[in-house]
Amino acid sequence: MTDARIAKLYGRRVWDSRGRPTVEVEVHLADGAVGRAIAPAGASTGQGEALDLRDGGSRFGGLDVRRAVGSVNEEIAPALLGLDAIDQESVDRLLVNLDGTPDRSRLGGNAIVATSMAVLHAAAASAGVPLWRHLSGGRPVRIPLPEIQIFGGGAHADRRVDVQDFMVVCPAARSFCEALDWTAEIYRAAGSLMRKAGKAQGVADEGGFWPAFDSNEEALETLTLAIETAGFTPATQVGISLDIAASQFGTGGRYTLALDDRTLDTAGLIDMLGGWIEQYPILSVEDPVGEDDHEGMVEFTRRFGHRCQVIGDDYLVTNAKRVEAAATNGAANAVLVKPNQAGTVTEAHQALRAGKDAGFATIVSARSGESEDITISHLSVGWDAGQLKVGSFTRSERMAKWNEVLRIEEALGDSAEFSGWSAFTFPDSAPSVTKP
Ligand SMILES: C=C(OP(=O)(O)O)C(=O)O
Ligand SMILES: [Mg+2]
Repeated sequence: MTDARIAKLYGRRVWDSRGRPTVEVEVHLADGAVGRAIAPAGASTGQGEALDLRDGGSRFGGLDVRRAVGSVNEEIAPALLGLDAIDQESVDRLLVNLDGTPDRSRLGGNAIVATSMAVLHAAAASAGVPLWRHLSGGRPVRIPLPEIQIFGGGAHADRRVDVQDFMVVCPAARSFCEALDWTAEIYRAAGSLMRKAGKAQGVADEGGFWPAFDSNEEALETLTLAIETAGFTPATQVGISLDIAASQFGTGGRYTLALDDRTLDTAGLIDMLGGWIEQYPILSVEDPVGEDDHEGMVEFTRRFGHRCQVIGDDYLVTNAKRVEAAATNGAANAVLVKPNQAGTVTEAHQALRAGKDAGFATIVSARSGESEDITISHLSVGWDAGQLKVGSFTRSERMAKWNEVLRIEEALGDSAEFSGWSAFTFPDSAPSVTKP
């Protein structure tokens, strides 16, 4: 007999992949099932995100989380005892009401999201099924298309290049396993091209190479060459996905690309990105303009949304209402879904559902500060997101998530359907147009 009432819940302080303390929550149910989850942390955060509670002061740059762990043990645990873990919506509603602030700053977004995800894990354990299956509720799912970083920049690499993520996607691969194989070859090719040119300087926060390029465009040239050197056909087999993260280098419609020594207005930035889309095999662009630049998002989507995925991350902050507004205004055609940006599992799911209802593509995403936590691998499959963005190879907090998807694909066996081209919703991504 399962009894999924919460019997014990507590927080502990653990460490993330940037050497910063973070919050882990462990939930024990009456039937003995256990769930555990760790809060991630962003560096290029959007303005409307749930806020982490950090201690301030001099210890670890003010980033310690003893107060957030205290929130879990002193306020959240007593409030949640006895609740049914299967009823995720009620648990999350209680967490939101208990906090009482719009940005989760009282108890801490880190305390709340770790609790919400730990309860989810406990519910799946109680049901005796893998988390992705618990989430899917028997509905058909696809294995996501991975977006994998090859070069890191922006806030993840001391602004060595202005653009934050240079990633590859392999929509023509036949399986997730094959997509990882292809990307590994491209990663290796990029590394050897960079070493030969004296341009590799280690790895950035998400495991992509920390580049010593002389311009942002040199990254695009090198990445395209790496795709070809690894033996793949750009655009029809393998595409480039960019996270411009433009809020990091501009607000109010003025953007300064420090590496290129250029300052552009919104129209200039859109023209420059349009030039890149013409010249390189770019299939996806995230946050092309600043999060405050609504007209810029609308204009970029109007000009390129038929041939390119346009993702709102900082712009949409995993918020269902913002997704609905963006759909009405034509201000994106895809939404990035980060559970800690929304605050709880339920709110993240609502944003993803809003995206699907609007015909947007949906991408579950990690943060730049991560851990061995693999919750998002399961969310991406169980919610049938179509895409998963996690960073790169070479860092185990990323590989933990990619490897978990490999296990899920293996468990599904012959019934595993890889999303491939179906991950995209922009009109020109129809396989007849883009496949060889
Ligand atoms: C993952 C990202 O970075 P961060 O976690 O730093 O917001 C992103 O911007 O998509
Ligand atoms: Mg982003």
